[in-house]
Amino acid sequence: MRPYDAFLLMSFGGPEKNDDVIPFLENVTRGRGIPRERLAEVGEHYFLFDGVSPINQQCRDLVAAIRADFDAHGVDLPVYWGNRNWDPYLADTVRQMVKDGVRRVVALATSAYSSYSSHRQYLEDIDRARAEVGPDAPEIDLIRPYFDHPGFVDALVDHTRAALDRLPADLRGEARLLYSAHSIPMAMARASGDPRADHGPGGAYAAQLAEVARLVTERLGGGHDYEVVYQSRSGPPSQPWLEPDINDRLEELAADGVRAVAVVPHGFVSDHMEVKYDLDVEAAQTARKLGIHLVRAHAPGTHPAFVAMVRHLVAERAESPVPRTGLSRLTPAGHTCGPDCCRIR
Ligand SMILES: CC1=C(CCC(=O)O)c2cc3nc(cc4[nH]c(cc5[nH]c(cc1n2)c(C)c5CCC(=O)O)c(CCC(=O)O)c4C)C(CCC(=O)O)=C3C
Ligand SMILES: [Fe+2]
Repeated sequence: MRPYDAFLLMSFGGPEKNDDVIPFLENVTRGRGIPRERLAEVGEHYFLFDGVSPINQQCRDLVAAIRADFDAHGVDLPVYWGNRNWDPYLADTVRQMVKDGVRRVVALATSAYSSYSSHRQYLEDIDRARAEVGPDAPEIDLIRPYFDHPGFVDALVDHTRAALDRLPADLRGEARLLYSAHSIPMAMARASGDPRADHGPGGAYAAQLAEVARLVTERLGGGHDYEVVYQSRSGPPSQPWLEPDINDRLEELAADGVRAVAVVPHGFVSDHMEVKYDLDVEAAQTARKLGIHLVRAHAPGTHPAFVAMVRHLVAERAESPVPRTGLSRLTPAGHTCGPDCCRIR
């Protein structure tokens, strides 16, 4: 796939044993002003699972699936993997690429939306890793936010249908769809995407999340009521973040007589810790207390449509800075960001 000679999967990283939990959290939150209590609390989420975040194994599975898909379609690119916050660190992967003679890399982040946390920070970490490795480091082109790609949307549609099938038959038709994404500070949300576009108070991030919720719900048929909710808020209470929180919303929905909910983690790419704890433990407990039947759809993970999307986006990125395959009504996110895109001012 010219002009590239390697593919890179770039992810968040996570600990895989108890002793790694605190050093991992220190890496994630360095210089970010997260209260100590929040860190201790999040540490407990990981300890509940013996310090093992599912995200690294999910990346290994995705790497294997991408390799198999590339092989099956004659895409002759080696597949590398590097993380922002834990081993294998991106800089180590870039060092390995230098040893292997790699010159030009096309990269996909395990994050589908525009915002500082979900896009700009990946670009910054690429720059940092390349600077650390030095002048021999390959060029690395990051693929655009791909929220509106049919491969991402179709994977969510399939997984949501499977989740609805797990509800009691008599409640399925009336189930409310709650599309859940990571909350971010309002200032970060407002600054997400291209600063010249007006995406409303939640910026491109919230607009893209709303668009994917609409696209998935439409494709399901069935006329389900749906809305976007947020999870995993951190930071001081004085700072505004995107709302409503999923647990608060469940309380209100129960009061309104809603009896069944399907949660779709459309803000995420795999069922990592933010999904396993904040949804499967915390939101599930809230729903149980309220007498709501809650099922949770899987994130895209290694769904074949999502894996094939990676190959299509590699080709798209190789050919042009302009994305061509997108379902949304929004201005598509370009492959190359302006200097102010997703930058908090
Ligand atoms: C938008 C977004 C995504 C989705 C896009 C993407 O996937 O990239 C995401 C993913 C993830 N977030 C993760 C973990 C954490 N995020 C934290 C903190 C924060 N996340 C933020 C945003 C996001 N986060 C923000 C604005 C903060 C506040 C601090 C800051 O401004 O940076 C903290 C610190 C403790 C806390 O504050 O909760 C942890 C431990 C893991 C790994 C899970 C695992 O181990 O399986 C994953 C995939
Ligand atoms: Fe996060």
